[in-house]
Amino acid sequence: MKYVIETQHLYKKFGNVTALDDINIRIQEQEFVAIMGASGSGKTTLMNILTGLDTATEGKVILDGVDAAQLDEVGRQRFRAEKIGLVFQQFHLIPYLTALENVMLAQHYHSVIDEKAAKAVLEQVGLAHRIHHRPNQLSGGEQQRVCIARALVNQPPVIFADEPTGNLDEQNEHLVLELLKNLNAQGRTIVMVTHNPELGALTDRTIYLHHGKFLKEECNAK
Ligand SMILES: Nc1ncnc2c1ncn2[C@@H]1O[C@H](COP(=O)(O)OP(=O)(O)OP(=O)(O)O)[C@@H](O)[C@H]1O
Repeated sequence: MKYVIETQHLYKKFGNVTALDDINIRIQEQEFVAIMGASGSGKTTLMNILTGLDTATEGKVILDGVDAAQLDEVGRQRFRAEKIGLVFQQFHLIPYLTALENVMLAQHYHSVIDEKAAKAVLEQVGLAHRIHHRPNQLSGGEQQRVCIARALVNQPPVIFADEPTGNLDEQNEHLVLELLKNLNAQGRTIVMVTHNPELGALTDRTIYLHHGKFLKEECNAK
C-alpha cells in the first residue's frame, strides 16, 4: 500500500494551547479524504502543517516518502511546489490580473509560463468563456474554479483544500465538489477540510478531530 501522506506523532502547541495532540494519519495515493471536527479542533492547523505553511512542534510529516523538514529551504520549496496544490476558502486571486493571468502567475512561480496549458486547465474547470475576466467580474463559484485551475496547473499529485466551499452558495458548493471528485477520479489525492457533513460524506473517508486529537474515521459509502 502506498501512502502519499503520513504523519508520525504530530504535535502543535501555541503557548499553552495544544492544537494538535499526537496525530498519526495515513492517506493513500488517489484517496479523497475529508477532515472534519468542531471549530477549534485543529483542522486548519493540521492542514497548515501538512502543506508546510506552518511547522510542527514535534513529530513528522512524510509526503510522498520524503520528510521535507530534512531538506534545505530551497529544496523544501521546490519539493512542495512539485507535490502540492492549494485551494483556500478565501480565493487569494490577484485582483488586477485576469483569470488566465492568475493561473499563469502560478506557472511563473513554479517554472515557465505556458499559455496553452493555462487555458487548458481553465477549460477543465469550465471557465473557457471567462479567461479574460478579472476576479471582480467573476462570481464566487467562478473565482473558486480559477483557484482550482491555479492549484492544478503545475500538475501536483496532491491537492489540499481548506474549506473550499466555505464562501459559496449550495449550487456552487456542489459544483466545486464535483470538480474535486473528477480530479480525484483522474488520479489526484485530495485532502479537504470541511464543516459540511454532506460534503464530507461524498469523499472516500472522513477523519474527525476533537480538541486536537484524532477522534475517529469513517469510510463513506460510494
Ligand atoms: N496562531 C495561533 N496562535 C494561538 N493559538 C492558535 C493559533 N492558531 C490556532 N490556534 C488555536 O489552536 C486551536 C486549533 O485551531 P484551528 O484553527 O486549527 O481549528 P479549526 O478546527 O480549523 O477551527 P475552525 O473550524 O474554527 O477554523 C484553537 O484552539 C485555536 O485557538
